[in-house]
Amino acid sequence: MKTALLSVSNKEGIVDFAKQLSDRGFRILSSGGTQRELAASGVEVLAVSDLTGFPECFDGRVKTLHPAVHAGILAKRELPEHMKKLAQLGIDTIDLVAVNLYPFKEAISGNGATLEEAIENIDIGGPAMLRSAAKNYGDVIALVDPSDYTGVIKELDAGGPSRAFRLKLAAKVFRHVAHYDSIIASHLSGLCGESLTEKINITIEKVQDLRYGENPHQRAALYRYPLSYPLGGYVQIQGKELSFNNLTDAGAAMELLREFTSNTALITLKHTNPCGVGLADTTLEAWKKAYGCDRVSVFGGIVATNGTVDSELAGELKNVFLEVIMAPVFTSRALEILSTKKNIRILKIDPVFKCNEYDFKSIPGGMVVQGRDNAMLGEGLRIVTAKKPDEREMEDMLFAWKVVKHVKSNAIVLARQGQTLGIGPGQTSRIWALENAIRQSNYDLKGAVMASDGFFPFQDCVEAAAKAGIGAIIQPGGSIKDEDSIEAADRLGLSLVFTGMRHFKH
Ligand SMILES: NC(=O)c1ncn([C@@H]2O[C@H](COP(=O)(O)O)[C@@H](O)[C@H]2O)c1NC=O
Repeated sequence: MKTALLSVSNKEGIVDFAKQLSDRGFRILSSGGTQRELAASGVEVLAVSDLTGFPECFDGRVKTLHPAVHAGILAKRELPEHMKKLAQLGIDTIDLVAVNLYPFKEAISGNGATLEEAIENIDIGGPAMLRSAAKNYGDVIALVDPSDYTGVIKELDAGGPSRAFRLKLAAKVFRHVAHYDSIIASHLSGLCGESLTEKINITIEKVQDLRYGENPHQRAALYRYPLSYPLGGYVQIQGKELSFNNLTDAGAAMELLREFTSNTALITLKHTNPCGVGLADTTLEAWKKAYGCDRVSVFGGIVATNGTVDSELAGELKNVFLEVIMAPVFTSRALEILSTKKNIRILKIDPVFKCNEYDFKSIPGGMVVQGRDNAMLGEGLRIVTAKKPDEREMEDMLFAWKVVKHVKSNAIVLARQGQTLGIGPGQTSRIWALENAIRQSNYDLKGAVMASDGFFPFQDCVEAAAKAGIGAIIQPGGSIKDEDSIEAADRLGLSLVFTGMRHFKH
């Protein structure tokens, strides 16, 4: 007679599964709570403690951790010496193991759990049984996911499960146990305040498959960290399924939006670079500012705001070809207007979301890992020219500085009165970034300010800025040629502010 060992925290579907196994000639063996549940539902079931003659103890810390259990699972059926030993020990084989684990992730979600509670939710016996069964997948069916019960019954009825099927179940078990342990490792490391440890266990859960990746020939899927939601959690109200590129752009938009906590901000964005940013009293005015900065690149791009998309704004947005519109609030009239553009993806977002602690970048054969660039300007601001910026220029520079942080390097942002006037993203030379920003601008730049994500090694950027009419520049400083830039700014009557902090984004 075959034996199935069932030991589950999530008891969903277990009674039915046990009955189906019984009907197919399995003897059912279970740990305390599962045994009681099955017995109460009329399933003939033997308690593990009766099999082992060892009581469950230490508040369930020891239930199934017994050689009689693990020998029954791990003995290789095709090896006569294993089977002989098993018989000598008076132990029966265990041929199916269905286990799901203590809900550790649920216990720590919401930051409610004490360390003690978290620790008691670390399952020991369950992973041990699963690992034993999955290691001996040739002889034992290892099941960790209740959604696989039906498939296994079907396979049994068809004379299986085949070796290939068992191997798949075994691989799933090891993925699950590794994921489970990774969550524990991250949680405990976090409690110890440890970061950039000798090993980092990144574990992610699939949210959905994506149609394709950056290009149609690349397979792709969306994943999430165990206690997070992509984009901080969003609700898609309308439109086609989000693509890989939509998601990366939306992520970039969310990160930039996070900079503006005390203003109504609207961002247009494409290929992870902002095309325009506007701050204003209303989202409509903010849109006019952002769109005014660049009416070309936004084609097929994203609009994101931390304010309300109302009917007036929706009326403007519907005339532009956009892929995604993101906002925390859409009025019902705005949604009605936008519903005429069926393909636009509309996302309700929470602009005050918590960002992941680390920034991971894939390189061939590894990753570079860094803390997020969460730094804001502090005490480090230094005015280094004879001419001091006035209050308005200072405010504009701080705005431009927030934006330039989110533009790919080399990055230049020109701005005035809560509006970007020109953005030069992703150039291999800083002067080209500036020239692009000036050339692309739709405005007279007289009195505008400029932000640069890195310092100036030459005088050329200061000279080009002065020629365009720019009055004040904010940049990190720190070049061995800083004196040259200061000299040029003094000579040309500009004010220059050093932040002492750079914001490369590659
Ligand atoms: N300690 C043990 O020997 C042990 N054996 C199985 N478990 C877990 O106990 C749970 C089932 O317990 P019960 O059948 O008592 O409701 C399962 O999540 C299973 O993974 C154990 N619990 C924790 O490690």
